[in-house]
Amino acid sequence: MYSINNLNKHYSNGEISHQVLNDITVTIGTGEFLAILGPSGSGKSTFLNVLGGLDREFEGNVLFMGHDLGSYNEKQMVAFRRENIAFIFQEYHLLPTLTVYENVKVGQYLNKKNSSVDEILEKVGLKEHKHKFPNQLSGGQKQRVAIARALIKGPKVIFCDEPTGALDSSTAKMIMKLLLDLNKEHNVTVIMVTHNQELVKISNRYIRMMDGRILSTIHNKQTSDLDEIGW
Ligand SMILES: Nc1ncnc2c1ncn2[C@@H]1O[C@H](COP(=O)(O)OP(=O)(O)OP(=O)(O)O)[C@@H](O)[C@H]1O
Repeated sequence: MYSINNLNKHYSNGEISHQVLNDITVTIGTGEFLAILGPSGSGKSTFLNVLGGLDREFEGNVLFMGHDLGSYNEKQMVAFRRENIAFIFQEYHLLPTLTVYENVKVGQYLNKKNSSVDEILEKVGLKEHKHKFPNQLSGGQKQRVAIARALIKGPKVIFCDEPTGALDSSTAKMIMKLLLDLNKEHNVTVIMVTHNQELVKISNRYIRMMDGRILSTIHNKQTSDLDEIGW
């Protein structure tokens, strides 16, 4: 799905240049569940933003299904994101004045796919909450709305940046189960930044980053069940 070669990125502040991504070369397969770990400031979010087309300022090659993201202009990048990508963040980024149903419907407008909002809400277990507003929901319910809004686009890749960081352990497990099911049942590629070491056990592969570099890439020959991991 992704072929990344010699990806570099730096920020300049006057005379000082700060290398944030440092010669990253890696491939990511279709249908992978990939975890990315590393200390704060190691470049995880920046890496996600480049792959997801939110950040166009980089050097090197980032190929998505053979297409060079570096060659896209802003308009092509918007189309790329709409057709292929969904993001889920620790903060849910829901629109406060819209109901659950309407928040998910917004995702549908962004892409012309004809999925049913009700079906997606049923899938994430929110059907009976569809007329509520975000401030009437728990954190886990809000994250499920965010996932439903992502799903309705029918993305090929879901990027998750600490998707369960703000949730208690049992709610977090429910959210992870939803992401794992999507990955298995619909072959959606999931690329997830996390600080939770336990989550590497359920991932096909995990990457450790440090100072903008990939320190190690480990394949999980036998992934664990969600029920088997601690939190
Ligand atoms: N807009 C910016 N301008 C300058 N430096 C930036 C900018 N955005 C990020 N950085 C720097 O890039 C580095 C990598 O940041 P990034 O957010 O990718 O790290 P991270 O590994 O995701 O961290 P965390 O786990 O804390 O979210 C950090 O040193 C950060 O200060």
